[in-house]
Amino acid sequence: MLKIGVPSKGRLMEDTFRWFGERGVEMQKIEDREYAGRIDGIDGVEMVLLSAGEIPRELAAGRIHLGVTGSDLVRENLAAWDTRVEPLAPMGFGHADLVIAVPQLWVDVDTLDDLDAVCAAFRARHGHRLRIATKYHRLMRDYLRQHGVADYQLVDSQGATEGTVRNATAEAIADITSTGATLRANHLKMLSDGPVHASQATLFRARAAAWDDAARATLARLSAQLGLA
Ligand SMILES: Nc1ncnc2c1ncn2[C@@H]1O[C@H](COP(=O)(O)OP(=O)(O)OP(=O)(O)O)[C@@H](O)[C@H]1O
Ligand SMILES: O=P(O)(O)OC[C@H]1O[C@H](OP(=O)(O)OP(=O)(O)O)[C@H](O)[C@@H]1O
Repeated sequence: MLKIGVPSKGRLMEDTFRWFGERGVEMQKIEDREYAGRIDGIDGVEMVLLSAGEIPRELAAGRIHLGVTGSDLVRENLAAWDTRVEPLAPMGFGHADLVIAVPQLWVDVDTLDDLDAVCAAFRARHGHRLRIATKYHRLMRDYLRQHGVADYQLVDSQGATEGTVRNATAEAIADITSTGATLRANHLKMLSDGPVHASQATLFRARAAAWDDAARATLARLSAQLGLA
């Protein structure tokens, strides 16, 4: 059996079911068993319902052959992600941008270069590094290193990240935004350089899964049915 991991709840699950359904593969949750699902329209494929956040790890371990999750979650959770999984198809939903945001009151800060300058001045004045609250540690460290920003510290925030500035536990934040409403409500503005990562739901293939002849043949049939290149 070829195992495919799909998000177990919410919009991501519904949009995943719709995406496959439009391509002749019907997915549904089995009502009385919370995390079991059934899949019709293709033989040899078994569906596993998982938290979107766990799917990258399951792919990397090869416990599922395919998985649907946000491209941000794969990059954040897997070191050298592209050696562990192969993106097969961007799915056109679950769009969200990982952005860096600062207080709207910082009128002189518009770009990452401006933030870099503030970081240096902040350290000189306060004796500690400017704090950026986020749950996206790997993505932020890589991005800031690539752009030559070093005088900062990440503080962990697993939720309500935009509130950390108001609560004075961070000076800036890095989080997912879609409408921008949460940033505005917390008097924050994103940097104008563009997102750290533009995320969307993506179908991934696990490089480490058991790709025996049967699994490869099933993937070929599924790819043809889904219209993948
Ligand atoms: N407005 C949004 N807020 C949060 N995540 C969003 C948003 N829009 C799209 N996403 C994407 O949804 C995915 C996260 O989904 P979800 O929160 O269901 O995952 P999860 O971590 O498994 O959830 P939970 O921890 O609550 O079980 C990420 O890839 C994220 O980029
Ligand atoms: O740009 P917007 O449309 O306002 O959306 C962005 C917000 O949505 C997400 O939070 P969510 O409610 O999913 O909770 P979480 O932070 O606990 O993941 C995200 O972390 C932002 O806070």
